[in-house]
Amino acid sequence: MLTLSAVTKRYATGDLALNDIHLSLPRGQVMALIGPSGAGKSTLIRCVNRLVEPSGGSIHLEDTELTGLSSGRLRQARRAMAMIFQEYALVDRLTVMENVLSGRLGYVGFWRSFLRRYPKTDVIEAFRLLERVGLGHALDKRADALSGGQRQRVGIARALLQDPRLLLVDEPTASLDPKTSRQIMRLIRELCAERDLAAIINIHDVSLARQFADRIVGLRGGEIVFDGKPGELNAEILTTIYGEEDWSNEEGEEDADDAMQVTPAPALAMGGGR
Ligand SMILES: Nc1ncnc2c1ncn2[C@@H]1O[C@H](COP(=O)(O)OP(=O)(O)OP(=O)(O)O)[C@@H](O)[C@H]1O
Repeated sequence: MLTLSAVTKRYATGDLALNDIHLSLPRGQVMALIGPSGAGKSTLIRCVNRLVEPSGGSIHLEDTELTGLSSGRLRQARRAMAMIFQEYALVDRLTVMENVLSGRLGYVGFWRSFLRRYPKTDVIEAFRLLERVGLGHALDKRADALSGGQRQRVGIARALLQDPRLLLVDEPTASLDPKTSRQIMRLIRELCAERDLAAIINIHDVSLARQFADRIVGLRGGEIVFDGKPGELNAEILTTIYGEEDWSNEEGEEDADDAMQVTPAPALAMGGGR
């Protein structure tokens, strides 16, 4: 559903952040993007939604070639690609519900969202999603009254309200404790399975990547140096990606049960799924 062909990015500073990236992501696949600082992970996911303009190559989302789109058509294409951020990117003074509804901005237009006049169907779906991510009790709380894990759940619900086909996830657990990090990764994983969503997750934590992704891509110096299954990651490959280190704590079997467990969405009285 997503195909990158010969994508390069050279910043104005001269840094070659991506060099000849070829990558194809099928529907429903959860891909973790790992690699050392400066490898190009953030640049890659931002090239997909063109928050960063690629310098060369092409990117297709299903039948749409993204790199050549005008700003109007790009806005439309971006509806299909939702982003989840490390620092959540919530509006602190707004409620949980209002933050989630802002996920419909690309559909309802600026004035309607500014006046908070969202269609009833959007509000009902926002309720359903907040229930699903475990925040049904916190709709009216201000975003700045939430814990980090709760804030990320709001970010996830907002992304899903956009009704995307692809999730672009930038270090979703970087500010979270180990237990909350696992809960958030598990939630993203479950939601992708429930909705047949593809995801690219930029993540530093190799064991989380190993545990919750279907596929791992390792970047180094702007190039793909590994593309395979989590179980294939061994000390030699980790050395290729990150350089020499004692990798004995990072090796071992992934916890397949944990990674694959999918909880069905709670049935809600308010209506059918999307
Ligand atoms: N806005 C920018 N202007 C110039 N160079 C940039 C810019 N953003 C990133 N770079 C450079 O591009 C390269 C890749 O950076 P990028 O942030 O994509 O890496 P990363 O793998 O996401 O790193 P990290 O894990 O630290 O976030 C680095 O050399 C970085 O210095």
